[in-house]
Amino acid sequence: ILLTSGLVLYPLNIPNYIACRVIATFLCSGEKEVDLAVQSAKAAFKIWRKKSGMERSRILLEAARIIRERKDEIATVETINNGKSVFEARLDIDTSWQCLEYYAGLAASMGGEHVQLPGGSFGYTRREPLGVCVGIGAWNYPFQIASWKSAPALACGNAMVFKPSPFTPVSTLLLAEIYTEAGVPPGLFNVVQGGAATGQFLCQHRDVAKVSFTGSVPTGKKIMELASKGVKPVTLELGGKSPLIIFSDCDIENAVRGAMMANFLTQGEVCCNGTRVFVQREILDKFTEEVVKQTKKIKIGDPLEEDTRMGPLINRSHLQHVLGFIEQAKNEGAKVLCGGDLCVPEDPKLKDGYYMTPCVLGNCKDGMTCVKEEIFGPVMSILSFDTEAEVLERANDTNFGLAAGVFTRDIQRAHRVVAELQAGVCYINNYNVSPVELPFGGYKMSGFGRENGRVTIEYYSQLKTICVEMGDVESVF
Ligand SMILES: NC(=O)c1ccc[n+]([C@@H]2O[C@H](COP(=O)([O-])OP(=O)(O)OC[C@H]3O[C@@H](n4cnc5c(N)ncnc54)[C@H](O)[C@@H]3O)[C@@H](O)[C@H]2O)c1
Ligand SMILES: C[N+](C)(C)CCCC=O
Repeated sequence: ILLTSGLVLYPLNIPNYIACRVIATFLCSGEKEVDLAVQSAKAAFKIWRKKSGMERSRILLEAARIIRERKDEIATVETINNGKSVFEARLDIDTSWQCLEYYAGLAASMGGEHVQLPGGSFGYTRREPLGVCVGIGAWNYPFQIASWKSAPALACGNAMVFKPSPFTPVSTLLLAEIYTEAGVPPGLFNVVQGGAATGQFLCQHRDVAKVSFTGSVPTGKKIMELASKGVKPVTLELGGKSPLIIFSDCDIENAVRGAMMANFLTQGEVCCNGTRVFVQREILDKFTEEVVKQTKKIKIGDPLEEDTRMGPLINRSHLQHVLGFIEQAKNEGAKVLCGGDLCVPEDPKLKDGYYMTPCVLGNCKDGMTCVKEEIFGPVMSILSFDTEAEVLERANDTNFGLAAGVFTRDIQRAHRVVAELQAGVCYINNYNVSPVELPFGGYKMSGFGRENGRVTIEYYSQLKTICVEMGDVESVF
C-alpha cells in the first residue's frame, strides 16, 4: 500500500492476486480531524455509558455475528491489507468475533462489591467506564488488534478512537462499519488514519482518558511519555524475543510443529514469536533436520490462494531489514540451514512482491545479534543447551518478556520451568494459540496491561468507592 494524501478510494475492488501496487490512498488526520473524532466519541460516550450492560452486550453480539457472517470477505481484505495468507487471515477474524462475543458475555456482569461497616454503615464500589479511549495498532494483525482493543473498551461503556498503522489502513474501517450496522451510537468507534504525528495528537488530547498501544518498544516508550503528561493510563503491548525450550523427552513431531507455529505465522511478523529455539543437545540434530525439512515445504506465493502459507513481508524496507539480520548472523558465525534469500515467486504477477524464503539459522550463540534482537521476520535461531538450570538462565537473559514455550512430556518439569520463565504468556506443548478467554501481554520491556481474559475489564474501567453513613457524624472538631 502506498500512502499519499488524497482521496479515500474505498470500497476497493478485490483483485485475484497481490503484488506491489496502490490499493487505496488515505488522508492523514491532523490535529483538527483528531479533535473532531474525539469530540464525536465524547458525544457517543454520553449515550453509550447510560445503556445497561445487557443492551451493550446485545449490540456487541450482533457485531460479532456480522463479523462471523462476513468472515471470508474481511479475511480477503486483511490479506490485501497485510500480505498474510488468507488461510491465516480467517483465523485472525475468528479470534476477532470471538473476542466481541466474550466481552459481550461479560458486559452485563460488571459490578462492584458491598462492604459492611460498623454500626450498620456500609460501603460499595461501582465499576465505571473511563471515557474516550484511544487504540493505536501495529500492522501485523490489523483487524484483530482493533477488535481486541475495542471489544473490552465498548463492553465497559467507553468510546474508542482507533488509529491503525499507516501500512495497513483498510480493514479497521470494516470494523467501524460493522459496529455501526450492529447499532452502536454514531461516533462510538472512530477510525483516524495517519502515522506518528496523528498518534501523538491522540495521546496528547485532553479529552482522551486512556491509550492502549500495540507496537514496538521505542514507540511504546514515547507513548508512555506523552500519556504521562496528562496522567493517562496506558496499556502497552510491545515487542519480544521469546524463548522456546525443547527438552529431549518431548514428542519431537509436536515440538517441530510448535516451533513452526512459533516462527512462521504471518511471515514471522508476530510479536510473541518463539524465535530463540533452545534444543537439548541429545535431540539437536534430529530436531534440526526435521524443522529444516518442514520449513522448506512452506508454500510461498499469492496469499489469496488457498494453499499458500507464506505471503510477502509488509514493505521493501522491512524486507531489507530482515535480510540484513541474516547477513549479520552469517558474519557473526551462524549457519544458514535453509532460506534467508529474496524470493521471486514463479507467477509473473508477483515479481515485485516483498517475498523471502523462511530461514533457519544453526550454530547460534547467545551473544549474536540474531539471538538478541527482535527481527520480526521469518527467521528461526536454533541454540543448543544441556541442563534445565542453564537454559532457564539463558532464556531469561533478555530485556523482553512477552512469551515463552516449553516442550516436554514431564509434566512436573513443564510447570516448574514456566514458573521460572520471565514472560507474560507461557505455552506448554503448543505455541501461538490465542484463546480469547486467556489474558495476553508482556513482562519487562514487552509492556504491561493485558488484552483478552476477564482481567482486561480492569484496564478499561475505574473503580468508584461509595461510603454510606447510617449514624450521626462523629466530628473531631
Ligand atoms: N505485544 C503485542 O501484542 C504486539 C502485537 C503486534 C505487534 N507488536 C509489536 O509491534 C512492532 C511492529 O509494529 P509496528 O512496526 O507497526 O510498530 P511501531 O511502533 O512502528 O508503530 C505502531 C503504531 O504506532 C504508531 N506510532 C508511531 N510513532 C508514534 C508516536 N510517536 N506516537 C504515537 N503513535 C505512533 C504507528 O503509526 C503505528 O500505528 C513489533 O515490535 C511487534 O513486536 C506487539
Ligand atoms: C494471535 N497470535 C499469533 C498469538 C499473535 C497475537 C498478536 C501478536 O503479534
